[in-house]
Amino acid sequence: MRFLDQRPSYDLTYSDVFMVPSRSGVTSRLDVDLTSTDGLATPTPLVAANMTAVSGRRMAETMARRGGLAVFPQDIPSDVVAASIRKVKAAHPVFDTAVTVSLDTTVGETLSLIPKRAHGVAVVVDADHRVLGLVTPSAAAGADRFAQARDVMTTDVTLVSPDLTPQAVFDQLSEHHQKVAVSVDADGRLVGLMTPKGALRSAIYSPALDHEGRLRAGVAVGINGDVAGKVRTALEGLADVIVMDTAHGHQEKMIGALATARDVRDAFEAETGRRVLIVAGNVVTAEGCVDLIAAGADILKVGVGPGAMCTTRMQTGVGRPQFSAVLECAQAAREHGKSVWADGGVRHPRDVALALAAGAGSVMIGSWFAGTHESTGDQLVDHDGRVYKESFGMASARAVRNRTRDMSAFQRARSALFEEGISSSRMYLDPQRPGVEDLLDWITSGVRSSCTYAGARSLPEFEERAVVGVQSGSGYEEGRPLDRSW
Ligand SMILES: NC(=O)C1=CN([C@@H]2O[C@H](COP(=O)(O)OP(=O)(O)OC[C@H]3O[C@@H](n4cnc5c(N)ncnc54)[C@H](OP(=O)(O)O)[C@@H]3O)[C@@H](O)[C@H]2O)C=CC1
Ligand SMILES: Nc1nc2c(ncn2[C@@H]2O[C@H](COP(=O)(O)O)[C@@H](O)[C@H]2O)c(=O)[nH]1
Repeated sequence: MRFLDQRPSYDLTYSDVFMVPSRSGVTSRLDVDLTSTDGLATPTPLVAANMTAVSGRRMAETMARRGGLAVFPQDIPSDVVAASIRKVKAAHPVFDTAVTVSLDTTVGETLSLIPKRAHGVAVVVDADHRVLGLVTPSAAAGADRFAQARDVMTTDVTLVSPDLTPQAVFDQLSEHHQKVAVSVDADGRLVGLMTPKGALRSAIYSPALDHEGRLRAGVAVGINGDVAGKVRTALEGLADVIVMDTAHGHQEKMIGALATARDVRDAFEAETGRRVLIVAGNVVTAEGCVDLIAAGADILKVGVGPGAMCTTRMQTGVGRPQFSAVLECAQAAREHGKSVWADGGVRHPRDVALALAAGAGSVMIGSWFAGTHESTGDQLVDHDGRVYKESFGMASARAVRNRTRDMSAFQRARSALFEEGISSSRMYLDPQRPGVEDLLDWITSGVRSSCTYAGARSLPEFEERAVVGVQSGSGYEEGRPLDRSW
C-alpha cells in the first residue's frame, strides 16, 4: 500500500482514509481470490470476535461454512467449548444445520426456536432423526401457541441427497417453487438444509475446513490461571487456532503466558503431527508485535480501543487509531514472517477493505455480528417492534462478574473496579441483512470490488497495489448515501 500524497505525521482511522482506483486488468469481481494471508489461509478473511454475545456454535458453523472463522470466548467453561466444537466438527460443511423439533413440540416453542437460524423453518423429526415435516412461521402464525408441531407442519418437503450439487438443489427448489430443501441420508435421516440463497452462496464461498474436512473454529484463552491446562484442553478439543487474549497484550504476564502456550502447542504437535497457530494480542505498536512474536505468536491481534463496546480510550486515554495501528503492526509482523488480525472498529464493508489494504491477514468483527440471527443472544423486540440482540464488552462489569465467579467476594469486588466496556447495548438486526451470511455477502462483495478497483486478483496483490489518501470529515460525509433528498 502507498499513500496518494505524503503519509501524515498523525495517526489515522478507517474514516480518515479512502482509496483511489488504479488501472486494472481484472475484469470480474468474481475473479478475486480472498484467501487470508495470515497463515491460516481461510478462504474468507473474516473472523467473528471472541465475545460472549457474538461467537457460539451457530456463529462458528456459519462463519466456517462461508470460509471464515469464529473464536469461542475465554469466559465459556472449557467443557462447554469442547462440546460446542464437537458439534461444529460434526456439522455438514455445505448444508446448514436445521432447527429441529418433535411432533409434540408446542407451536410457541417452535416459533421461539426458528429465529436461531437464518433459514426461517423448523424441521420435524422422529427420535431417529428421520424427517417428518416442516414448520414455517407463516403456517404457524394463526395457530394456538399450545398446539403442537404436528398440527401445523407441512409434509410437502423437497428432500435431496447430500451429494446433490448446490446448483442442482437451486434448480429443484425453483422447479417446485419451494424455499428450502431438506437433505437426508440413505436412511431418511436429516443431514441439513439449503435455501436458494444458501445454494448460491455455496457456489461462491468455499468452507474453511480442517485437515479432516470438518469446519474450523478457534478458542480464546486468557492469561490468568492454568494457561497450560487451558491450551492443552483447547488443542485436545480440536481447536484450529488458539487466541491468547488480553486487553493489554504488551505486558510481561502475556509474554509468559504466550511462551507457555507455545511450549504446550509444540509438545502437542510433536505428539500428534497437528500444528495449531497461536494468535496473541491486543497490541498496536511494532514493539508490541516484536515482543509477542519472540514469545511465540504466529499472528498478532491488533486494536486497542476501536471496539464498539469499548470504553478504554475514554477511561484511560490509551489506544491508537485503527488504520495506523494495523499498518504499522502488519509491517512489523511481515518483517518477521508473521501476520496480523485487525480487531475492532469495523462498521462498514469499506473498513474491512481498508484493513486488508493496510496489510491485515484477516479482519475480526464483534458488535456488528452480534446483531444477527447466528449470534449467541436471544432475539428481543423493542417498543417500536424493532428486533435486536443484547451485546456487551468483554471488559464490562457484566463480563468481569462472569469471569471472576470462582474468586472470593473481595477479589471480585476489586476486579469490578476496572471496567472498560459497555455492559448492555442493543444491536439491531438489519431487516435487509438479519443473518451473518447477509453481512458476509455485503462485506465480501465490497472487498472484491475494492480489489478490482486496485487491479488486484488476490489479497497480497491488493495490499501491494492499494493507493490510500487522507480525507477531511466532509470528504467522508460526501461518500455517505442519502435516503431522502436534501
Ligand atoms: N481490544 C481492546 O481494546 C480491549 C479488549 N478487551 C477484551 O476484554 C477481554 C478481557 O480482557 P482483560 O480485561 O485483559 O481481562 P483478563 O481476564 O485477560 O485479565 C487481564 C490480566 O492482566 C492484568 N492487567 C494489567 N494491566 C492491565 C490493563 N491495563 N488492562 C487489563 N488487564 C491488565 C490484570 O490484572 P489486574 O486486574 O489485577 O489489573 C489481569 O490479571 C479480552 O477479550 C480483551 O480482548 C478489553 C479491553 C480493551
Ligand atoms: N475496550 C474494550 N474492548 C473490547 C471489549 N469487548 C470487546 N472488545 C474488543 O472489541 C473487539 C470487537 O470490536 P467491534 O468494534 O467489532 O465490536 C473485540 O475483538 C475486542 O478486542 C470491552 O469490553 N472493552
